[in-house]
Amino acid sequence: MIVTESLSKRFPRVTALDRLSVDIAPGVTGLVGANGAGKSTLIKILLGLAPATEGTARVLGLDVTKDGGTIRERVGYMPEHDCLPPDVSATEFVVHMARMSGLPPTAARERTADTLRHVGLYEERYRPIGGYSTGMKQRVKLAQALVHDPQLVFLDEPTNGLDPAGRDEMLGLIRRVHTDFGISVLVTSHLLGELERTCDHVVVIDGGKLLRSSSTDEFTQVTASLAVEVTDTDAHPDGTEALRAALVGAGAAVTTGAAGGRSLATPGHVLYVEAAGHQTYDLVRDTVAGLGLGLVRMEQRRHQIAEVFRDADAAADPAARSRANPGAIPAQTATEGAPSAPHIQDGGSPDVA
Ligand SMILES: Nc1ncnc2c1ncn2[C@@H]1O[C@H](COP(=O)(O)OP(=O)(O)OP(=O)(O)O)[C@@H](O)[C@H]1O
Repeated sequence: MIVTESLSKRFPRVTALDRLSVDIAPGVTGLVGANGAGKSTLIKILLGLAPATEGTARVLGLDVTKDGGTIRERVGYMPEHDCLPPDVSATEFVVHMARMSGLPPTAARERTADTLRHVGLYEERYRPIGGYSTGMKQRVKLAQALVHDPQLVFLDEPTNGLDPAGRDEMLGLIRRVHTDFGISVLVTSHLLGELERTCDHVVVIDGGKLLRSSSTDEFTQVTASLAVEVTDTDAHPDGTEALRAALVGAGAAVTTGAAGGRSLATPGHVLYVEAAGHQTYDLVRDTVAGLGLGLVRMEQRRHQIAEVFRDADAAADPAARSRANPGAIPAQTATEGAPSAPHIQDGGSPDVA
């Protein structure tokens, strides 16, 4: 869908993109990077709205330098910043955008009604946009990107300014853009956690350079450790600590902590046990039973994308681990080879234990 080769964009004082080569397949792809990483610049080049300094880029097989007009007919674009006219209604605005995209009047009105319904705007679509909440404005921006039934949409920071519930709703809508309509999506964010739950593939850039491009499954692959949660009992008021001590006594490698666990439990109530084959499962089961604790869960845990960078950082600089703020990945300069932590937040994923 999108192929760039050694794409660079240099402004007089800043290199926004630095020899970026990526190949993005159909599906939902997250483009993640901190503020200033070059995400919006890449989108503008891909739409043929800004020239690259060097390198090449093709979108849907079309050359961005020559075929910008055709690309914009086939690709929807939701810009990052507020760009909506306050004095017109969502319906008027989206019909206008549909007409600008070449739809005849009747089709433009029908598509507008369908698209606004899809994004969850109902009676309020007849009110002036100036009175809308941030979430409603983001929905109007999404609707105008979809109204001409594009093959691909570029969504630039669609969850900006939304509260956690609003973010979840927007992410659900984005996922449905692909599953319900077959439209491929390139969505940018500086929040790793939200892309993990929405995207099939994630491209990470920092300082205009590619850090990593992989499927979400590769990022979040199953690790060789078990997450174990137990109940407390009268005999063991801190069941987790009793289990930890017993497992360590039996020779297992055990850590406690929040990183990456998917649980409603508080951080100290999850144990991570290094799995050395099926006997580790038996050891945990027998130890829990021997202590008379209730086993809430025992599962292979998955990495979260943020951990890939946190671990790479810690390997490069052991002090980084202790400096790491659990909510934000530490700042590092990109190095060749191993992925290094961009200045990205993990997004406070609600399912992080
Ligand atoms: N027209 C411009 N003139 C000069 N510098 C620019 C211009 N547009 C972008 N930049 C710079 O290029 C770098 C990348 O900007 P870009 O907007 O692409 O980043 P981004 O990843 O989209 O971040 P954000 O989400 O904050 O917009 C930044 O340092 C920015 O200041």
